[in-house]
Amino acid sequence: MIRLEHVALRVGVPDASGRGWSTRTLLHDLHLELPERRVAFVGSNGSGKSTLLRLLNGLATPTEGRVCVDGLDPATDGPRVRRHVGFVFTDPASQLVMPTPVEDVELSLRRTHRDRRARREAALALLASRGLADVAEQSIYDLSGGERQLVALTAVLAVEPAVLVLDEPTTLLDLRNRNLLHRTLAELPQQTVVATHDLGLAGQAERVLVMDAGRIVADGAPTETLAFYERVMA
Ligand SMILES: Nc1ncnc2c1ncn2[C@@H]1O[C@H](COP(=O)(O)OP(=O)(O)OP(=O)(O)O)[C@@H](O)[C@H]1O
Repeated sequence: MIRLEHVALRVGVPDASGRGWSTRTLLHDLHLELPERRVAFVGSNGSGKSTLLRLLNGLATPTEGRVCVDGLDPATDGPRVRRHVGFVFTDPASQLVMPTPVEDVELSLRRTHRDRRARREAALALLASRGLADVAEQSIYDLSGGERQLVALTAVLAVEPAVLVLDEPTTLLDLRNRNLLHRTLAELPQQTVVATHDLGLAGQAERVLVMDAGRIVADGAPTETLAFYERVMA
């Protein structure tokens, strides 16, 4: 289970004069337990969704309070947390490091598949299972944004993380690939936590939390929270 215990996150920002610094609070005293398998965060631009997600695998550290993911503290258990929590970024280019999709997925499989040939076969099979067989050996730079996003997801899932965190995963996807991603996420066995402006994706969650200015302003079943979001925040 994911738990945030009175978590606050403050950063130093240049003040209006440009000569000094002031403190800005990005997250305010968040106290949450997230046992649900499908959790979604929605909220306006800059409301703090990505910042909150980044706490879950140690990419950001709270200035107050504590985060706990299945008993691990991302602030102190860095490497274990990063194996436990897979993170899919909005921009797949920031996480695809190898020249081709198959090599990127192979990189994820290096711990579980020592034999090179078996590793390549497994990587190709995983890509094929996501409809990416035809682009498996193509240059990463020649893929469309949507294809890159699906490759990034495949590479993260290849590590078999217990928790999958996705930051706006459908931004680059066309309708077909968006629907494919919705179906893919719905079928995953692991806990998924997503931040999204795609209300169709949020609607698939068991629990939706609405963020505003670093606070949770609504929390519950998707029908009520998304109705609140569209009524009050749009
Ligand atoms: N390291 C930082 N220093 C200063 N401000 C930051 C830092 N990181 C994030 N912010 C600010 O915190 C706010 C929340 O950012 P965040 O990326 O979490 O929002 P978001 O809800 O994910 O927005 P979007 O929907 O646009 O992706 C933004 O105003 C951003 O500029």
